[in-house]
Amino acid sequence: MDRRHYLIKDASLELLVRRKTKISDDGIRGKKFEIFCEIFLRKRNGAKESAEIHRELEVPFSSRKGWNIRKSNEEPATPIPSYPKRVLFRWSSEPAGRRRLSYPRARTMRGLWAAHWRSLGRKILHSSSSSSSSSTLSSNLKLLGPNLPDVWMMPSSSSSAFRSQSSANGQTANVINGKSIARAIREGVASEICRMKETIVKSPGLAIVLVGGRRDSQTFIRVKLKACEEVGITTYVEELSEESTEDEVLRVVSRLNNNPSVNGIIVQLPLPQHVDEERIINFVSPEKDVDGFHPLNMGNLAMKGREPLFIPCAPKSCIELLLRCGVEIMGKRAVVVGRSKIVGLPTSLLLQRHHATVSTVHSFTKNPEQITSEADIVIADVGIPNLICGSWLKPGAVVVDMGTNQVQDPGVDQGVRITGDVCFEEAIKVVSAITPVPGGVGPVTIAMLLSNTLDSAKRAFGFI
Ligand SMILES: NC(=O)C1=CN([C@@H]2O[C@H](COP(=O)(O)OP(=O)(O)OC[C@H]3O[C@@H](n4cnc5c(N)ncnc54)[C@H](OP(=O)(O)O)[C@@H]3O)[C@@H](O)[C@H]2O)C=CC1
Ligand SMILES: Nc1nc(=O)c2c([nH]1)NC[C@@H]1CN(c3ccc(C(=O)N[C@@H](CCC(=O)O)C(=O)O)cc3)C=[N+]21
Repeated sequence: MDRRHYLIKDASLELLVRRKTKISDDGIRGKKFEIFCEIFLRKRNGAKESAEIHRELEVPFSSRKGWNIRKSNEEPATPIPSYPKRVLFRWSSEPAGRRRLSYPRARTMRGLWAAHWRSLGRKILHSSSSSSSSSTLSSNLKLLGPNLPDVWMMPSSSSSAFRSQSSANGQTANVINGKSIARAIREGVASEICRMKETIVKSPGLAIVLVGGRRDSQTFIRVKLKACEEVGITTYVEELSEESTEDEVLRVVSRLNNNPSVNGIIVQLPLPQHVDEERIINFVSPEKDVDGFHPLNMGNLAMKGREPLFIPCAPKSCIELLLRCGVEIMGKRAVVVGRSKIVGLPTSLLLQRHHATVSTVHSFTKNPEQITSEADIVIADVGIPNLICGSWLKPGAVVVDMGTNQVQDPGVDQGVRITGDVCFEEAIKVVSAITPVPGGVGPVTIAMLLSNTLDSAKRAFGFI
């Protein structure tokens, strides 16, 4: 075994690793490393425990950008030379019996140093708490690369990602709780923004451009503004009339591009017919493109070995839901129904990054039912209520329903309710897990927008 050591470093994680397999000069992708480190924990009963972490880790990208690997001659006798005594980690146990950790906010330390240790602890513990069957899960988390927030956290012990629902035939499917996952992400974002305010007296800013007065767009924007306010993101809303010209919209975007207080820009879609959507999206600065729709970001998402600055929020939340629920993606057959640029296409690209075998179903696909019924993972992004029914699904499949469709229902307040693309009542009898609508992907999409905005601000302010 080669005994040289490497220092793997990303924004907040430094690990000394011993190279296990031979590394050729052409890169480190796919190579296995052994990680040695020591971390100190305090159990719930107050007892301290020092855990040695010795794991194998497969580096997913050849990119040195995300990982920043350099050679180190240091022997990892005590890989972490000192530890902050006040960072506290609690043990909690999962219903499945697997140990999981939850992390109370360390209030006793402040500033960059505390954050460094907190996130180091989180990442290491996260990896170490995965059982062997979920080892791919932790390496998959890293696949999302530097765009992932520091605030990546396991759900708190009180919130459950699943609610089981039994059908008449006794089959039990897990209903994935997007709300609780979103809450955990929002809490993480909020605490990072607090740290940012405390340390550099700055906070992230998000601008939303709305052209015209579509009711659904106004509703979505209200939800986004409320979420921003809750976590401490400053918002700027630019409302333009339905009749605005393309140049007027471009002028607003240009002003926002040049405003240093604005770290993220969203142009709410769809735009009125006479405005060229592509031209507007192209004009948003890629560094502020928190939607991830700019061709530079989308192109980098599509190309192996490249890193987009932002990953679109809904696709990112789809992967997040799968990972948080322990669904293995690598090697699985995934079908994405829909290929739109804001959801379907980037979801397919992300699933490929996670090494799923991905098929796309669209409006010209012949026999879509046959294709979906062979899939382990089905993602619906069509915009047609109840298109995907029970017979389209393989028993035990996992379904993520991204559809958000308004349907008339005289039985509810205001006569309209939201439903997905999947016939939930039928699917629940067949699948092993499913996201509901509402309460599935939607809230996590909003949480991802907050997280992308935070990432953008961190990059702009050079805040680690
Ligand atoms: N939960 C969330 O966070 C988000 C949810 N959404 C929701 O996702 C849904 C889709 O939105 P969006 O992607 O913008 O919609 P688009 O209309 O842009 O795309 C719909 C896609 O579905 C395909 N399609 C249409 N009919 C069929 C069919 N009968 N069989 C198979 N495929 C079909 C289309 O194929 P083709 O390419 O051939 O036209 C197209 O690729 C909506 O309900 C929207 O509200 C959107 C954004 C975020
Ligand atoms: N530039 C741009 N970026 C977008 O990300 C974008 C867009 N334009 N145009 C419209 C679509 C749609 N979209 C949703 C976001 C959240 C929910 C969401 O929170 N849904 C809740 C229900 C909300 C309700 O009740 O109305 C849920 O599923 O539980 C849904 C859909 C983002 N989009």
